[in-house]
Amino acid sequence: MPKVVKFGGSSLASAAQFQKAGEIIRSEKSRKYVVPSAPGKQDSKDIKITDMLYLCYEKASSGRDYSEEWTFITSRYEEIISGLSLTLSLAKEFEIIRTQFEAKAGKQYAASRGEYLNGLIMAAYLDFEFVDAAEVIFFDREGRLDMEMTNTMLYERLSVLPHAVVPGFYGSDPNGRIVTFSRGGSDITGSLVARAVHAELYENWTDVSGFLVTDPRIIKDPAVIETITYRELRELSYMGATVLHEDAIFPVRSEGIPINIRNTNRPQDPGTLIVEDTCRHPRYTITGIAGKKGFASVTIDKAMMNTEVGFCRKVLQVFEENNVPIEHMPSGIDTLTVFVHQNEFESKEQKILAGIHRAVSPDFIELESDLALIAVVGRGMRQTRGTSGRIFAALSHANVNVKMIDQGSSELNIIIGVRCHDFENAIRSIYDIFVNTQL
Ligand SMILES: Nc1ncnc2c1ncn2[C@@H]1O[C@H](COP(=O)(O)OP(=O)(O)O)[C@@H](O)[C@H]1O
Ligand SMILES: N[C@@H](CC(=O)OP(=O)(O)O)C(=O)O
Repeated sequence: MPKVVKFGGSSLASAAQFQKAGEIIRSEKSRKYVVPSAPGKQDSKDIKITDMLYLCYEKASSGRDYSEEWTFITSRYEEIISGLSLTLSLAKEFEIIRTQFEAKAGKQYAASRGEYLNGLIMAAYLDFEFVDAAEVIFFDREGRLDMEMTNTMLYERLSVLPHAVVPGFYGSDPNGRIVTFSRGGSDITGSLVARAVHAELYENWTDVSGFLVTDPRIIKDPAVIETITYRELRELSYMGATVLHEDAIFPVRSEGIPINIRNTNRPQDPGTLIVEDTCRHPRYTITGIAGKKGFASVTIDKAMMNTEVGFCRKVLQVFEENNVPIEHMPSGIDTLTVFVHQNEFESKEQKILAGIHRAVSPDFIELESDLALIAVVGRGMRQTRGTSGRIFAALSHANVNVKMIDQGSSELNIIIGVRCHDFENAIRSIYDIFVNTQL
């Protein structure tokens, strides 16, 4: 059975990175289907080609001078081509793209060209067939992925090819217009390809040696998670662990295909295996910690609210009518708190407050902003008593004021609300108690 290998932007940012990817692909015959991203950052000060394409398109489509951005983009591809000593010329493609930019072909078309061009280079470098994602990945008129049509077309095209490169991140709609996934979406393409070809494994090659217990930008060299379940990963991805796009899990999950996160710069490392379920005990009580900033809370206080039938529904209806999604909703006897994304709530807050007053006549409502949510996730928590107690102890020791704690009914995760300015400190203290001291 074949393997599908997706290489992230950091793995394909230069000719040297392409060479590492090439060696990895050639070292195993089963690595038959390759999904490349657009060139990413070569160092922390660099700019991703995708970001530059958005910028370039904005200028080109509004009639401004875009030569600086254009040169940045084209010279990056030319450097890669000459660094790999390929005879390939992208001159024709560049000309088409330039014309399309000026003809206002759309932001999504613009962004997709990063993967398209990198795919052409990868196919030439490996001598694999190039399959344009616009011909095999389909979206409906509303921009939603058409999973069945995509699966059928991918299977039809790929099953007859010994090797192929399918660029990540985009597809097309019924009018033939290019549609992209949300940022980081090449991971989804990889997952769709893996599902369609019945891959034995979906390898996702990046710049870290697997899924780490927490964000390496907060903790230096965090421990690597050896094995994680799809459910645990989903919780962590949703809460901001960006290594894999949250929607990349569904296609492979439905086929029971494991995902292996690997490091292009350290191919000798085994990385993280993401599986349906496992008997293996996790190394620590918790599997991972992730979090996001930018939340606001609405606390509704009313004596005896718990006896009022329909109270929660009426409150939730106000948010629904204002089209504001709800993130969490912990409740007490006389209080109910609703967590929302601050940017989705701010412009509608007064309307929502008035709506809640009308709907449930609360004693008072309190708003708080600049909050962060942290998810502590782990299948091992179910068997271990006192996990929340340890989290509380760690946070109080670190002087972090806990605004909310909510244990999911699956006992797979505990969500903690803190102030934004306590976010990093809170993550460090939880990591410390479970991983460093292993109390
Ligand atoms: N829990 C985590 N484990 C690993 N990496 C994480 C985690 N949380 C955040 N990251 C960040 O995700 C990055 C990898 O994702 P991404 O930048 O999308 O890679 P790629 O360009 O290969 O697709 C890492 O470099 C790291 O900074
Ligand atoms: N290039 C796109 C899609 C993608 O998945 O990229 P990466 O694999 O580098 O996260 C982006 O930057 O969003």
